Parts: sequence; structure tokens; C-alpha cells
Amino acid sequence: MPLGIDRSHFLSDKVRECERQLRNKDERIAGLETENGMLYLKLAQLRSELQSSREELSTVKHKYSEEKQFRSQVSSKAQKFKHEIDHLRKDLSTVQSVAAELPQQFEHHLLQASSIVQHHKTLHQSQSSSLTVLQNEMSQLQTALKDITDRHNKEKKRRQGLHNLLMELRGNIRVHCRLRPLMEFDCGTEDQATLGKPGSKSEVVAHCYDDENICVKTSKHNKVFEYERVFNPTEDQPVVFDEVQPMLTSLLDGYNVCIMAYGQTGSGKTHTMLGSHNNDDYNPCETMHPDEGVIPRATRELFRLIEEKPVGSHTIEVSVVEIYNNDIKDLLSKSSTTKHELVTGSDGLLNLPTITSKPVSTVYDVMSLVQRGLRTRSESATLVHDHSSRSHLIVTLTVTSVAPSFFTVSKTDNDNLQTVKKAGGRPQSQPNLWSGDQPTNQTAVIKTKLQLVDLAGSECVGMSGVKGAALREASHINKSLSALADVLGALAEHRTHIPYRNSRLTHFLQDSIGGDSKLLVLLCVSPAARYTSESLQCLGFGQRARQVQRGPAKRRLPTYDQNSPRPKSATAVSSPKM
Ligand SMILES: Nc1ncnc2c1ncn2[C@@H]1O[C@H](COP(=O)(O)OP(=O)(O)OP(=O)(O)O)[C@@H](O)[C@H]1O
Repeated sequence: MPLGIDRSHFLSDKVRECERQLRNKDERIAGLETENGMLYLKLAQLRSELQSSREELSTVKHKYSEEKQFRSQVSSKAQKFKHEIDHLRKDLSTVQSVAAELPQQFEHHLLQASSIVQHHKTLHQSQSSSLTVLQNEMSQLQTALKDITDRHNKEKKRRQGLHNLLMELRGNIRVHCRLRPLMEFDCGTEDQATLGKPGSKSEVVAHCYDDENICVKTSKHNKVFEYERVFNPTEDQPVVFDEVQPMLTSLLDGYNVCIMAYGQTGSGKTHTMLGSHNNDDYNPCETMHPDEGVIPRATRELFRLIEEKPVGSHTIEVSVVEIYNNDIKDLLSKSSTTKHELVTGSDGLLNLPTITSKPVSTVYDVMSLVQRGLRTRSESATLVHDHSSRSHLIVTLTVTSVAPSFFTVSKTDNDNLQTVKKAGGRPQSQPNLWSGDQPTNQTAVIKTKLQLVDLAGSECVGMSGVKGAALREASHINKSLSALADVLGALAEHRTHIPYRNSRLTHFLQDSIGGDSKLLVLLCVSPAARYTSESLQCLGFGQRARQVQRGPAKRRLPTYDQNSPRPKSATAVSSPKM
């Protein structure tokens, strides 16, 4: 081959060849790049698949571990159940073996029980015959006991009746005693936990033996006091009033009646006479309040008794008085300055002409006036209790009743009577019933008085802790109560001079204490040891009162005083309603 041309051909072929090869290579490269791109794409796809496979794998793994856990739990539970089933099987087999023995045991027990029943049956048969005998004996004994009890009660009543008759004939002062329950304030300054404990000041030292005897335990000995009636701490207001009730019948029969509560401060006088301090200031109620005391109950009973009498035959007037620091105060009057003096009236009895006396026709009227009086009554708190009365309270109900028609006298009779009075004759005169005079228009009336007295309490000044004005009050209270004891002492000893005028209290009550009225003293006693000496003093006062013999109580006779007109039906008592 010629070198020049061939070479260039060769070269150009070579170049072409190279170019073709290059093109091929380029195409190949392009093809490979495309393939590479495809592979990248595939790789990405595979990666994403790998990722999702991984995630799926982890979910599967998680589920697998949960499944594994669940399986292990199931297997442990199955294990447990298996144990329990084993136990149950064992129990079942025990129960089965016991159950197998049961019929035998039951049969055995049944045999035993039937032999016991048989034994008891024979025993019962033998006992029932002896029981019938015993029952017969018991019923005989019960009848005998009832008979004895009836006879005892009859004898007791007869004895009481005779005793009362004897007392009436002798004119004895009746004395009842009421022992109150232990109260919280009986502790004084001591701890409440010691209330009633032996050795403490509130230890209970006063006890009721029975319904006539009370015993006080002192450091040296036991002292027993006997009265017409002793009320124990469980006996309530109605029981206390039951014993007072007959006196109201006496009032309408023409006797003056006085009921007074006596006792040391805090011993229950106001509770007994008026009622509980909790009863809304002794508010009169339509129906009887269970805590109502003697005053409201006596008023109710009086109106009840009057309701049974002819309409308009009775009138009632009420006065409410206190004796405070030895002065008489009219609790129904607006004026507190009036000085009230006792004067002897035409009937020979003491009266207070300046005192307000209000006509009343219902229980409500009476209790409203009493309540009005109580609002002005002197009362204060002491170391003993919160509502200590600082005065003696006297509620007087004056009953004017028309005397039976045969007491009606002619004008001439009356003139003669007035002449006798002026000439100094016995003021309370009676017409000559046998004179044969024809009755004219002059009506006779009978006036009787029911005095209900809540005395202030005697007090040991050291114990009640009073000072200043209250100390003066206490000294007046103690003085008047000792004057009362002196009067009773003088009466009991039949002395010629009875010192009624030593105190306003005794002067005021002169007709009731020494006169011809029926007098009941209600002693009020605290059971606690801290009041022992006061309780003994009070019980001693009651003994002294019992010794007084004033002669039989006298009926009030009709009077013909011009100032005592026939009761008008307008103010006449017609209904016991409130
Ligand atoms: N029998 C009783 N049952 C229940 N509580 C009673 C009884 N007696 C008294 N009390 C209570 O004891 C307290 C003192 O009683 P009360 O005010 O009647 O004494 P008092 O003798 O009138 O005293 P004072 O002379 O100081 O006025 C009151 O709270 C009263 O309610």
C-alpha cells in the first residue's frame, strides 16, 4: 500500500472507524446512562420497598412480642387454672368422701336427737304437771299479794285520810318536799366530768327513802325527815300538782288557801311554782305545757271547777306583788313609787287597798298578767344559777262567789249588821238564819283568796358570789326568811307574841300563816353535797312548820259589804278556755 494515500485513507478510515466507535461508545454510554438512571430508579424503589418492609418487619416484630407476651400470660394463667383445678379436684374428692359419710352421720344424729326429744318429752310431761301445781300456787300467791297490796293501799289511804283530818283539826301546816334532779350547774367551778362523783362537791347526798321520807347524808350521820309527801327527782310537775289539787276544791268550798315554795337558791322553787325557764317565759299555752308549774295548773283547775258551777256565780281578780328589799311592789302597776301599806279590812283580814287587782275570766288572762308581773320581777344571774329570783313573788287570786240564796238578808238585817260592826263587834257577821226574815234584794258574797308564793331563795353569800346591790338583796332575802322561821317557831311554841311585823313578808302572809287558811309549804331541795347545810336548814324549816298547830281552818262566811256587789255576768267566769 502506497504510504501517502493509503495512509490518509487508512487514517481517515481509522478516524471514521474511531468516530463510529466513538459514536457507538457514546450511544453505549447513553444507553448505559439510561440503564444507570433506570437502575437508580429501581434502587430508589427497592429502598422504599426496603423501608416499608423494615417498618412492616418492626410492626410484625412488635406484634410478635405482644403475641409472645400474651401467650406467656395465657400459659401462666393456664398454669394457675390448672393448679386451681387440681385444688378443686382435691376439694371435690374430699367433699365427695364427706358426702358419702353424711347419710350415716345424719342417721346417727337423728337417732341421738330423737332419743333426746324422747327424754325431754318425758321430762316435760313430768314437769308440766308440777308446773300446773306451781302456777296454781303462784296465782294464789298473786291474788293474796294483790289483796295485801289493796289492803295496804286502803290502809295507807285511810291513814293518810286520818292524818289529814287530824292535821285539819289541829290546823297543821302541810309540808311537801321536792328533791330536784342533779343539774349541770351543781358542779360550780369544778370540772363537769366530776358531776355527781363520790367525793366531789356535786355528789348526791339527799335521797328519797319513800314518798314520805327524805334522807340527807352528812359527814357524821344520815338525817331522815318526814313530810306529808316527798317527791323524788323523777316525779314531774303533774305529780306534784296532783297533791295540790284538793286545795283548790277547798278554795271553792270557802277556805282561804296559800301555797308557798321554800328553799335555797337554785333548788327549784320557780320551776315548781311557775315552770321551766325554757317554757318561753312561762307562756300560757292552749294545751297544758308538760313543764307548767303550780301557778298555771292551779289557775286551769280553778277555772275548770268554776265551769261546773252556775254561770256567773263566780268572779276572779288577780294581783301580782313582789316583796323586794322589804318593800311591797305592785307588779301590775305602772307607778313604781307608790308605797303600799297593809291595812286590816272590814272582814278582819289584812289587805293592800292600793294594789292593782284585775278581773280575769280565762287562764290566759291570769297567765298574761303573771307574765307581765314577771317581766318586772327582780331577777339576776348568780354563781349558783342564771335566773335567781331576788324577790318574793305573791300571785293572789281572789274568788268572789255568790252565797247560797238563804244567806240573802233584808235591808233591816244589814243595817243591824253594820251597826254591830261600828260598835266594834266581830266584823265578819252572819245573818240570823233562823229569824224567819223574808229574803229581800241584798245578795251575800263569799270572798276567798288563793295565794301562790314563790319565795326568793335563802343563799349563802359566799357561794352565790353576789356583791353590791345584790348583796343588799341577799341580806334582805335572808332576813325575811329568818323572820318567817321565827314566826313559825313562835306559833309552834304557842307564844303570846308572834313577830309577824318583823318583816314585810311575814306581815303580808300573816293571815295565811297564822290565820285560818289552808297552808301548804313546798320545800325545794337540791341533792348535791355542796348545798348540804342549806338543804338541812330548809328541811329543818319544814319540820318546824309541821309543828305549828293553828286550830282548824275556817270557812269564809258571806259578807254584805256594799262594795262587794253581786258578780256581773260580763266579768263572770264562764269558760276555762284560753
Ligand atoms: N324538778 C326539776 N326538774 C328539772 N329541772 C329543775 C327542777 N327543779 C329545778 N330545775 C332547774 O334548776 C334551775 C334552778 O331552778 P329555779 O330557778 O326554779 O330555782 P329557784 O329555787 O327558784 O332559785 P332562786 O331562788 O335563785 O330563784 C332551773 O334551770 C330549773 O329549770
